[in-house]
Formats: sequence, C-alpha cells, structure tokens
Amino acid sequence: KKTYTKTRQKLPPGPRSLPIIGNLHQLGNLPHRNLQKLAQKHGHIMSIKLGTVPTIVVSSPQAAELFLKNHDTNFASRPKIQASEYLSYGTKGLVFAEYGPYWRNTRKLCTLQLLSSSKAESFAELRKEELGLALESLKKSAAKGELVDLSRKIGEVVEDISTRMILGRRKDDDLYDLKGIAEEALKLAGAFNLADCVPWLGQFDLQGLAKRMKKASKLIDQVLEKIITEHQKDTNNQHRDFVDILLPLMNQPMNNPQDKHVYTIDRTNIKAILLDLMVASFDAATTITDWTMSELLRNPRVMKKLQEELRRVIGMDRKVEEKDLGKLNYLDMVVKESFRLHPVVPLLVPRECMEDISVGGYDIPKKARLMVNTWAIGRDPNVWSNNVEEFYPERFIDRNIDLKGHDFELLAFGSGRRMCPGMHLGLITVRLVLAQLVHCFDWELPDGMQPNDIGMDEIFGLSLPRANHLLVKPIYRLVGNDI
Ligand code: HEM
Repeated sequence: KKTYTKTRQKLPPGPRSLPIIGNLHQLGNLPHRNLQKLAQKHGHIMSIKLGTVPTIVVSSPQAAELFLKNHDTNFASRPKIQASEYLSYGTKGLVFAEYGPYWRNTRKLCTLQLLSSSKAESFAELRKEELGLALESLKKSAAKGELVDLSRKIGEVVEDISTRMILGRRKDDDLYDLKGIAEEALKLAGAFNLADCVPWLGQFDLQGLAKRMKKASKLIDQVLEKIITEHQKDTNNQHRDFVDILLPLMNQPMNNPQDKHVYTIDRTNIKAILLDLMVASFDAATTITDWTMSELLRNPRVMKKLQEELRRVIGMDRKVEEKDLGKLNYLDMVVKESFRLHPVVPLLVPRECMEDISVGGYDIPKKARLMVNTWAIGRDPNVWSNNVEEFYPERFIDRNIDLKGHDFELLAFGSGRRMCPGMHLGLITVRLVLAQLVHCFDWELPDGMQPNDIGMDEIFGLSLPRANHLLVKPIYRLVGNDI
C-alpha cells in the first residue's frame, strides 16, 4: 500500500539555532561581520533563524545573482516589519511596500516623475547654491586655521540639498530635525527587533523600540502635515519640489482608468513616499561621502592622485561643475572602491520569499527572509584578490564593473526589481560633493595624528555610518576667490 510521506525540506546549511531566539544571539552589534564569519563556515547560501523567522543569507556574487536575477520576481517583496509599520505609515510608501500593483504603480510614478535623469539634472542649480554656501563656510574656517567637523558638514549640505529638492525648504531647526529622525528610523529599521522575529513577544516591547518608533512617527507626521498644508495654500508656485509634483496626483488614478482595478494615492501615501525618499536620499549619500573622505585621508597617495586629476581636468581657477563629472574617471573609481569597502546598506533592504521555491538545490519556504551580505562580498579575497583590505581604486582599471546592478560583485544599489531607483540622483550628489571638497581644499589631520589613526568603526543599522565624526583642518587651494 502506498503511503504518503511529505518530502523533507532541504534548507541551506547553517549554524544550529536555539529555541525562540534562533540565531539572534550570534549577530552581535555588527551583524554583517558576524554573518560573514558564519558564512565562511557554513557557505555562501546559508540559513539562519531570526527568532522564529527562517532567513537566507547570501554572501557571494554567484549566489546573489541566483536570487536577485534568476529568481528576482519571487524575492521582490519586503517583509512586514514593525519599523515600516510605524515609520512608513503602515508600508504605504515605496521602500517597504509589499510586491504587487500598489508598489508597481508607485515605483513607476517615482521613477518617471521624481527620479528620472532629467529631473535629477533639473536640480543642478540648487545643488550648486547649497554647496557654494558650505564651501564658503569651510573657506572661513580655513582662513582661521580651524578644525572642522567634516562629517557634520557633509551631513548638513546633503540634508539641505535633499530637503530643498523634496520638501522645498531648507532645514529649519524650529520645525524639525529630519536628520535626527532619519538616523533614528534607520537604526530602528536595521535593528533586529524581537517583535519581528518572535511575533508573540511583540506585545511586551522588550527593547523599547516600539515606543521610540511611535514617538518618531508622530513627530514626522506633524512636520509633513505642516509642509503639505503650506504647499496647498501656496498655489502659484508649481513644480518646484517633490511635494509640488505629488500633490496634483493625489486621488487621481495612477494606472489606466479602464483597468479592472484603479489605484490612487491619498494624502497618507504621499506623506509615506516623501518620508521614504527623504530618508533614503540623505542618509545614503551622506554616509558614503563621509566614508570616502575617511579613506582619502587615510590614503594620501589616493587623495593626491585625485587632486591631480582635478587639476588636470578642471584647472585651479574655477570650481568643479556637474558637467565635468563625466570626465573624472579616477573619481569614479574612488567612489566604487569606497562602496566596495563601505556598502551603505550592508545587507540590502530585506526581501521576502513570495512562494515556496527551490534555488541552487535548496528549498526556500514562502515568507523566508533574504539578506544579501554585500559587505562580505566586497571583502572576499576570492572575488577581489588578496589586497581586499586595501583602499585601491586602481583595481577597477582592468575590471569592467559598474554600479548598475548587473555586476554582482558590487551591489551598492541592490539589483533587480527592488534595486534603488535613486541611483542616478544619489551619485550626482556624492560625486559633486566629493569633487568639490577635494578640489577646493587640502585636508590636514589634527596635530600629532597620523592617517592610520583615523578610526573606522561602524554603527550598524539599515545603513552603516561611521561611528565617529571626522575632524580635520581645511586649507584652501584654488587660485583666486571663485567660491
Ligand atoms: C548614494 C546613495 C544611495 C545608495 C547607496 C542607495 C542604496 C539603496 C539600496 C541598497 C536599496 C535596496 C535595494 C534592494 O533591495 O535591492 C535602495 C532602495 C531604495 N532607494 Fe536608494 N540608495 C541611494 C540613494 C537614494 C536616493 C537619492 C533615493 C531617492 C531620492 C533613493 C531611494 C530609494 C528607494 C525609494 C528604494 C526602495 C526601492 C523599492 O523597494 O522598490 N535612494 N537604495
């Protein structure tokens, strides 16, 4: 007589997990590093448990390609996590929206109306103005021979560029501290929240995260309400910023009105989208610029070579402009090298498996989480040769690798359907800020400090910023007074 036996699932190998907490105790404060170590032992497709949630951790370009290209559609959703419930209006934005028609329509809207190349370029004047102000203030510090908090400066100028482009106004201390809120949001979104991993523990809020998130979300909402209302009152100033572009689309069909289901975005969706774009844009661009300056300061050879390129291509009597960026090949390699060592989003934004599926000979269950350890891939000697720890932009001379998500060695912006839609915009800002900082100034370390003394500690969240601020002395180096 034939008996039915359920075939045993063959999950990828992984460390033994404990009841209830799974492998959470093995992640520590810097999960990307601990996951790298675990993967070295268990393999580049590894399974762990975040509490009770089965999770697949991918740590090689080949495995990343398998999941993000061959099986992209099946991993194009996001898990519903508490942070996105509170901090993204119940996933009504874009970053944490589950895969489906709402996400598809919203993503299309953002890509076409807000993040296209031509839109990104239309904000050139705004970037020039804001950077001009920042350079002016650095120049004053240079004249006085002062140390400046460069990390903070970078954060402020990127924040001003982002808030003016998205919300139409500069940072306003009385009204809001969006940078603070964004930092909090990212820390919370990256934290492995027990409530997400062991759902029945959620009600106890053992880590106090829900309380912090509720507080942050209330503040954010007040700010966004105020800004939207101001825009609605000011009707003759159309199409200046993202709020102006989104407001006329409120309650309008996003897809063809003849379709069976017609989707619209309401006020809450607009707030959620604005918030996603704010956080995504200024945190990532600030973080990578800060890391790149740190690497340049630690590697005077590279700094000098970049300054040489700028001298040759631009000269010393004017500032770099956006139209020059395409000619700065070494800068391009410096930025790639920086993303290799410091991928801003080390584990990418988590994906969720939509259906039971077999990948690479393993069974991956529906609802499993997928994390891609881009940090580990960037430091794998099998991918990059033995000098992985060295900041060596020249490695890209012979390797035709770009950041567009086709080269799985370097996934700074992710890949596939959920890849970052703000790449073009983000890269313009990052390259321009870096080029100007390096072209206009030499940077001296505080007395007695050597390049190798610069700390490179990280803080883990959804993004991976520096733990400490960079303190340096600017020395103006252009001829004339063009800034
Ligand atoms: C320079 C900096 C940036 C880096 C390194 C970066 C990186 C990333 C990464 C790794 C992801 C996740 C991709 C995945 O799951 O495969 C992502 C998603 C996203 N990024 Fe960026 N990003 C940057 C700048 C921006 C900017 C300037 C914007 C918009 C103003 C933006 C908007 C978004 C959005 C909306 C998503 C979610 C897309 C979706 O889920 O469909 N990013 N980004």
